[in-house]
Amino acid sequence: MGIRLIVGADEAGVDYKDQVLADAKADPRINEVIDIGVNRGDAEFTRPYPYVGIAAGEMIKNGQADRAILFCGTGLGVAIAANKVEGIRAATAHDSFSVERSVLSNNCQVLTMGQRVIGVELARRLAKEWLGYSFDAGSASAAKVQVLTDFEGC
Ligand SMILES: O=C[C@H](O)[C@H](O)COP(=O)(O)O
Repeated sequence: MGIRLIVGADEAGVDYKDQVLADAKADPRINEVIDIGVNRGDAEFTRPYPYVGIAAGEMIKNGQADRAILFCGTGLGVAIAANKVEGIRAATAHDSFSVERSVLSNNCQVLTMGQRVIGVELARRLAKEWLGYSFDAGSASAAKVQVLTDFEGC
């Protein structure tokens, strides 16, 4: 089964979100793309980043999606917000190695990036790379991730 992917952003990340949305729609690895906004022209275009990160995290927690790629100015705010949701592991990553390790070491369901930090072509490439990684539950990293799960009790 393909990935059910959320894309989201605040107004500071909306251009990159829309580009990754277009890329995801053309990506055969993606089964469903869910755009949680913001979108230009929406009444809620200026919705603060915490709402975006929390909404994405809750949708993953509730089983409505598998993974999310989120943008804000830095990527930091949407990551902090998503990480407030129990069971969610969100990471801000702007380089290829961190993108890889966010999945293979940390089993992150959420990648965040900053539109004010990196160029759009790098963001697109990193999104594409990130979607290609899957966590290995039999790896040595699994016990470390389990510590987080145990702490949260979920
Ligand atoms: O982490 C926060 C984001 O970068 C956001 O897009 C901008 O937030 P600010 O307007 O508070 O700097």
